[in-house]
Amino acid sequence: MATLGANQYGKAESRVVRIIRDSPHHEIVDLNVSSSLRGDFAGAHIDGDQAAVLPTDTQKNTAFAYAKLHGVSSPEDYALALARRLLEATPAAREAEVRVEQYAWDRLGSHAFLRRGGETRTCVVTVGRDTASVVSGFRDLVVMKSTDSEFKGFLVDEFTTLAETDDRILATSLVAQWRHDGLDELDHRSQSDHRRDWNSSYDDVRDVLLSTFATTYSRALQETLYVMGAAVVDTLPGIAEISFSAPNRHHFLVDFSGFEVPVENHGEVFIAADRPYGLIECTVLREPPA
Ligand SMILES: O=c1[nH]c(=O)c2[nH]c(=O)[nH]c2[nH]1
Repeated sequence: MATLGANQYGKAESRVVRIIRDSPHHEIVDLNVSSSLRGDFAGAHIDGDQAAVLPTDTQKNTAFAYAKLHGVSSPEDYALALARRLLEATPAAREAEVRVEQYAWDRLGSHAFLRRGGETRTCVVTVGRDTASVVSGFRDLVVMKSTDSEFKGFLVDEFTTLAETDDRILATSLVAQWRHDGLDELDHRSQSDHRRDWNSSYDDVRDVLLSTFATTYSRALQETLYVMGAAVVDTLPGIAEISFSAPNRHHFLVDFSGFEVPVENHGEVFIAADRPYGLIECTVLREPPA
């Protein structure tokens, strides 16, 4: 006869983003939270009886609510508070386990951040008998603005449900590739290009992109990419064009309105969705194409 062995259940990988915005100098906490309850849940497995089961949906809601109600001074402190709450709310549970992964962000400005870990630098060079082309770039440069981003005035049809917003999180994992010009024949023939410091050039492009992202109000990711690209081709003479591929990493304000206890959410707790995502791509050129 079949017997139920070890079992547990919970909600895995709630992407909890907490913005502390008491001053213009925002702080962000970015977590991946998983909870599991272990105890006497045989009824759910064997009899289809859910009476002892605190839904995983409730566990997820609690993870988001506690980011506001308890706060996240550290992942450990937050996880302890959440685990205690889940245990208290579920009499059949013997123990609650909460796992937290925290993503670190470095500050770019008062409300702009760069995910720590760093991008991957890339290049593609093509050398012909008389020509050489160099395309430099990176992928996975993850940036976020916690305010100074809106999206409104868009085309609406009978399937549109998106609400206009004056204040949202803007985040992307940027892929950029830029083409160098002025690689003249002399450089090509001499087999080396002593006048170019490719490492400084890379740092210059990266610095211009990040500072422009941090300081420019965004009316759409499309506009932000264009302004970032324009800053590169307008200020760095060796760069003829730059192309971007930017997934819009959507952050949705968590709706706490259905709770029995009132919990306010003034742009403080977001769910970071991984898919689907908007994908915004564009090229910015110094000169109009010939
Ligand atoms: O910056 C944005 N551009 C869009 O085209 C778009 N579409 C959407 O749903 N959200 C956004 N955000």
